[in-house]
Amino acid sequence: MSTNREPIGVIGTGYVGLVTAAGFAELGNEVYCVDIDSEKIEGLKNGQIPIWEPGLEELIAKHRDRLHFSTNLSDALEHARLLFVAVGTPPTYSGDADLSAVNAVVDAMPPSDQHALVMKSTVPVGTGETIKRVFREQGKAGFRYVSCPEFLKEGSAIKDFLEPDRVVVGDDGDWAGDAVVELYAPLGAELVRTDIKSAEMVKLASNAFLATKISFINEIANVCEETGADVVEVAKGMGLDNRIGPKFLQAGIGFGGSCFPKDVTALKQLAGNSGYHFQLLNSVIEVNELQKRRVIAKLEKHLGKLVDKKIALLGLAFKPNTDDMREASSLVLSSRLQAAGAHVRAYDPVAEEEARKLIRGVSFKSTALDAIEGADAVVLVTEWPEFAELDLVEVKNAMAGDLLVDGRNLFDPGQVRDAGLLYEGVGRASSAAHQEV
Ligand SMILES: NC(=O)c1ccc[n+]([C@@H]2O[C@H](COP(=O)([O-])OP(=O)(O)OC[C@H]3O[C@@H](n4cnc5c(N)ncnc54)[C@H](O)[C@@H]3O)[C@@H](O)[C@H]2O)c1
Ligand SMILES: O=c1ccn([C@@H]2O[C@H](COP(=O)(O)OP(=O)(O)O[C@H]3O[C@H](CO)[C@@H](O)[C@H](O)[C@H]3O)[C@@H](O)[C@H]2O)c(=O)[nH]1
Repeated sequence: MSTNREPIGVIGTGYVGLVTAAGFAELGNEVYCVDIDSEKIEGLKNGQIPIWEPGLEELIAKHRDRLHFSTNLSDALEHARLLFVAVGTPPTYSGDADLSAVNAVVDAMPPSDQHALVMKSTVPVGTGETIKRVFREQGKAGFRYVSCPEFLKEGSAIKDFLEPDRVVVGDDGDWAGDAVVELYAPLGAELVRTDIKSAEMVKLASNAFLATKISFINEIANVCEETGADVVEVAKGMGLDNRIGPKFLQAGIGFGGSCFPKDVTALKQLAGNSGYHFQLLNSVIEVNELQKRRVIAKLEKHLGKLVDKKIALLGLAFKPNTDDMREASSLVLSSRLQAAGAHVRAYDPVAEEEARKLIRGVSFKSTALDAIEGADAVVLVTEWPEFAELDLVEVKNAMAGDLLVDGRNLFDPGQVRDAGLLYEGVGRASSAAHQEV
């Protein structure tokens, strides 16, 4: 890669910060990473990666010489003119984005006409304008500002960084925007260079649209259950239309993660605060909440009251290939099951440590079969590839009961039934009442 690449700063070493840092190091940049979490920074200096993301540890190790970690902002300011901001923007109680970490970064900047903040964090439309005003009020009018939203997905974050569908740069047409465009140029991605507000909206609208697609297919799945159609077939038939596309049409037990739930709510709030009632997003959120709870009804349909029933959860993370438990469907499910009197045991290949921080009263097991042993029902929550490899006859023999609720439509219903199990998917022909008639 180019040896003539400028050093950059990255503020915040969570998912986005570390992937951005490792990604730019791969492109040849020196990267100065800053975080207020001194424990995290100490760990990173010793090669300890605080998140589980395929390929990240290796990439950071590969570029150890180019990656610098510090709790001191001045280290980044001294070496880099572009400071990528990747701090958290979690939801507040009202659902608005909490911008306190972003504001702390803005306040910590010194007056300068040689630096720019490059916003990777997902922020409400208008945040860039506000920050520029604050800079002016604080006597830092020379500080430049660029919006450069991040679209990576957890589990495939490195690939998403290095092979993005597009790079969006929202700026005022100054040196900072040019420098960001140049930084991303080697990736050869489609570039959308626009104004700051539009760039901010691209991010929120993209997440809201994808979440809408998921809630839509989940509602189609629910109607499939009533009518005897199979949502997997329906999604295939729909997805082959180029205008629709096959992605994000997997019906399941709802979307989770650190982004969709919070960003959909944040866009709804943003619209409301601006005087527009975003009706569609209310439904997207409500459908998602109800979708997680439909598992309980499916269990009750076969088991009756769940008091003292042993339920095994396979997978806890909000999706495979991550240990992220933020807004995972397993959180709602495990608490609803326990409220109904069930005994819950669970297994996840990597998320147990994170799950233990958030889930109480669940018995964590070290293999899928340990969790399944003696269970009245098994619920597939997260479609980790290893679950697709399970020997279904072995599963049946290990269970006390015979019900498999496939929350992600991972299994072939015919194979499950051939193993002597009862199958309940999401919107699958075999789970419809009609099948039994
Ligand atoms: N996680 C994703 O997949 C993803 C993808 C795209 C966009 N985003 C957005 O990117 C942002 C970051 O998300 P994340 O998941 O990486 O967050 P995270 O919570 O994993 O990490 C945030 C980091 O910022 C640090 N931090 C907080 N305040 C700071 C300060 N003042 N100075 C320096 N460091 C500070 C925290 O200690 C933490 O390490 C959010 O706005 C999120 O919506 C996330
Ligand atoms: O067809 C689908 C696709 C996804 N999901 C669920 O949707 C959630 C989110 O999945 P995914 O989008 O793959 O993961 P994230 O890492 O949360 O990535 C989303 O959120 C990021 C943060 O903003 C964005 O950068 C990404 O572009 C956007 O895909 C998960 O619970 C999935 O199980 C479904 O139920 N059905």
